[in-house]
Amino acid sequence: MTEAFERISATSPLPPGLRGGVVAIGNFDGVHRGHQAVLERALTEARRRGVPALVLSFEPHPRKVFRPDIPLFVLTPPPMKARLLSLLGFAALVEQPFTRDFASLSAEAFVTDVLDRNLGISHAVTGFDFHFGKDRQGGPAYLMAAGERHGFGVTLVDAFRDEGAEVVSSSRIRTLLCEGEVAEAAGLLGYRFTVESEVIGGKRLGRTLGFPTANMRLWPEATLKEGIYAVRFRRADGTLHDGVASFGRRPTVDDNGAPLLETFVFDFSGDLYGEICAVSFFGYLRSEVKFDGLDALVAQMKRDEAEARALLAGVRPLSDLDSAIAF
Ligand SMILES: Cc1cc2nc3c(=O)[nH]c(=O)nc-3n(C[C@H](O)[C@H](O)[C@H](O)COP(=O)(O)O)c2cc1C
Ligand SMILES: Nc1ncnc2c1ncn2[C@@H]1O[C@H](COP(=O)(O)OP(=O)(O)O)[C@@H](O)[C@H]1O
Repeated sequence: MTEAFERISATSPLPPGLRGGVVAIGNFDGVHRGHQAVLERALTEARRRGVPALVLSFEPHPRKVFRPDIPLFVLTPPPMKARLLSLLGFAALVEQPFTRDFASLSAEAFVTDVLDRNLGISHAVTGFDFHFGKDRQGGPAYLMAAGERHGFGVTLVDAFRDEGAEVVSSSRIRTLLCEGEVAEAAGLLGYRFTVESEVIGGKRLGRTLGFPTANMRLWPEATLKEGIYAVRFRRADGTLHDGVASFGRRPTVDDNGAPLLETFVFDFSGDLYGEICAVSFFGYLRSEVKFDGLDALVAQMKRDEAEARALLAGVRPLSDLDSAIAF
C-alpha cells in the first residue's frame, strides 16, 4: 500500500513488479459506483492472490475516436481517474492509446498482445457488458474462453443498480451534471464530482469587489451546468477550504467569454496562481445573472456566500472515497 501509484502507457513494457497482476479492464469514466463494484472485486482478487491490482483503460475514450463529431463530456480526465484509482488502492493505471489502428485489432490479438504478452495478467475483472476487439467481436464469453487458453482467470461483475434499481452509468451522471444536479450525481458517483486544474489569472477585478476568485478552465467538453455552486476547494498541499464558485461567462463584466470556473475561497488569503487545485461540487445555488452594476453583483455574491456556508456546514461524506477527496 505504501508504494507509489504509477500511470503507465501500455506502449512501454510494464515494470516487472507489476506483471502477473489482477487487471480491471474498462474505461471507468467517472469511476462511479458501478465501476467501483468492478474495481473492488479486482482489489479483492489481487489481495487474495498477493499480486498487484491494476486498471487497464483506453485513452482517449473510444467514443471520441468512433464519434469525433459528437463532443463527449469526459467525467474523469486521466489525472483525476488516476487519483481516484490510487485512493481506491490500485498499484497502477495502464493507459492503452486508443487509435483507429488499435480498434481494428482482433479480439484474439488484444488478448495475446496486451493482456498476455505486455501485462502478463493472472486474472481479469470486467463489467458484464465489456466488449473488445474489432467490431466488438470479443464479449464476456470470449474472454472466459481466452482466459482458459492463455491461463488467466476471469471474473465478470453484474450491472450495479442504484436504490431505485436503475443501472448506474456514466451517461446518467453526465446528464445530471448538465442539469446542475450535482447532489444526485454524487449519489451515483459515490463521491462529489471534482475537477482539477491550474489556477490562472483573470481581470483582477474580484479582489476590488472583496471577492477574489481562483480561476480555472475546465476542458471544453465539460458541459457542467453554468451557475453558482457551493464547493470545497483543495489546494496542492491537500488543505481544504469551503467556497462558493461560479461556472459561467460573467455576463455582468464580460462579453460572453468562454466558461470559467471561479472560486471565492472562504477564510483564505494568499497567492494561488499556478497551483493545481481541485474543486468538489456540493450543491447548485442559482443560475448566472446579468446585473445592472457591480453593487448588485456584490450584494448577490454575499447572499451566495451565506447560502454556501450554510449548505456546507451540514454535509457528510458519502464514502471513504468521498472522505479522501472532499473532506
Ligand atoms: C459566488 C459568485 C457568484 C457570481 N455570480 C455572477 C453572476 O450572477 N453574474 C455575473 O456576471 N458574474 C458572476 N460572478 C462572476 C464575477 O463577475 C467575477 O468573479 C468577477 O467579475 C471577478 O472577475 P475576475 O476573477 O476576473 O477578477 C460570480 C462570481 C462568484 C464567485
Ligand atoms: N479567498 C480567496 N479566494 C480566491 N482567490 C484568492 C483568495 N485570496 C487570495 N486569492 C488570490 O487572488 C486571485 C484572484 O484575485 P482576483 O482579483 O479575482 O483576480 P483574477 O481573477 O484576475 O485572478 C486568486 O487566483 C488567488 O491567487
